[in-house]
Amino acid sequence: MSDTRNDLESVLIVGAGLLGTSVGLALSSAGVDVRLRDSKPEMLAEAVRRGAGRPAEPDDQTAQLAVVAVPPEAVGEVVAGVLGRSEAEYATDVASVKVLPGTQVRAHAHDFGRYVGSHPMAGREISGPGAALPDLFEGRPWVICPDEHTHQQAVTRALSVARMVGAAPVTMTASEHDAAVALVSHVPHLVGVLMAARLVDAPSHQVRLAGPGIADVTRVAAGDPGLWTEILTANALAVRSVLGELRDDLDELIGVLDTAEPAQADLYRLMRAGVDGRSRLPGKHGAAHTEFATVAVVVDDKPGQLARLFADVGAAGSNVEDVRIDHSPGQAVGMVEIDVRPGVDTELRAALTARGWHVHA
Ligand SMILES: NC(=O)C1=CN([C@@H]2O[C@H](COP(=O)(O)OP(=O)(O)OC[C@H]3O[C@@H](n4cnc5c(N)ncnc54)[C@H](O)[C@@H]3O)[C@@H](O)[C@H]2O)C=CC1
Ligand SMILES: O=C(O)C(=O)Cc1ccc(O)cc1
Repeated sequence: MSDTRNDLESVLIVGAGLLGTSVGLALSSAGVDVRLRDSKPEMLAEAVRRGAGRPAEPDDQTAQLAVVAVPPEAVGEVVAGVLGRSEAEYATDVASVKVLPGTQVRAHAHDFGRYVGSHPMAGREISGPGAALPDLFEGRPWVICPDEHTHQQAVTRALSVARMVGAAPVTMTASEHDAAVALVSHVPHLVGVLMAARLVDAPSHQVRLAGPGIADVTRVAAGDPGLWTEILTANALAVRSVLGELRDDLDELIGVLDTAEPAQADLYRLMRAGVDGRSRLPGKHGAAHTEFATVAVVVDDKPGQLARLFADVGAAGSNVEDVRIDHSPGQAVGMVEIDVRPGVDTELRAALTARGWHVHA
């Protein structure tokens, strides 16, 4: 057994959906013996077909760690079962809330010190093994929440999984975690949902005008409503607290707009707070947020165009920091926005124009 090393040799993953299969793909490619289990045979079969591991067998030796990737309310029972049957020496879970699973594990498992809660801050709006990505966790924070009962070895093994899938481990208490994700994940999800729900009954001549702005703001609203109902129920208090502050902001904004002549200084202050708040978001690989310069290129909607564009960007010696593609409704062209370091954009614009691209000024 490799207790003195960081790397794991055997992992049992329970719940072969988006998260479980993504962990399985990353660990399998690192040479770990990954055993998979799911209550739905078709999910298990798809995860195995994608190369995330092999089906767990009753006569498997005890795994070094179980990674439980089932919906939050199911975590306690599953962890207790896995530890109780000695299917794994230690267990962690990946649920989006941490107080609830910890409470449930303590209620169900007599040796709950072998469990440590964790949460990779990476996901997608689509579920299931088909949506899994081996690099989903690359550069993302992976929160680990030990308490006074947690065995050090449980923490060490959870840290190993996080590192082996390319994530950056962060340690905090379960309550600190739940308060943090209320602000950076759960309320943003609700804001996206509420905004998207405004579209349900909107007349189509309005919806037809929608562009990347509303698409960005509502992206997360496509997430699994059942999973999010569980997440929000489990984190109701912390979410309620952020929502109360947001309601105060909305009331203030409405108050400003309600006046016969809205005070521009008040509106400016609110907009400015948005710019300041956004600049606090971590940038690429968790580094400080950087303002990039954007080069917008019109691209014909036909095969090979993007490959040619990126080859030309590379030939111009520019490193692409980020990229967005926007398709114009009803037109056979798209707009590719390429983010580069400030200062590089002028040269890149000139180089692409010289190679025949239609570049926005
Ligand atoms: N979707 C996301 O973006 C993120 C989700 N998470 C957390 O990861 C966990 C899994 O979420 P997803 O992978 O998105 O869901 P998913 O729906 O893609 O996968 C969950 C899988 O668990 C299986 N399952 C459910 N109960 C089970 C049980 N008792 N025993 C065995 N298998 C069972 C389901 O059949 C399904 O295949 C959740 O706790 C969620 O909060 C964490 C980070 C991001
Ligand atoms: O897409 C995003 O920005 C997310 O925030 C995805 C996400 C969803 C749920 C989680 O528990 C963690 C991450």
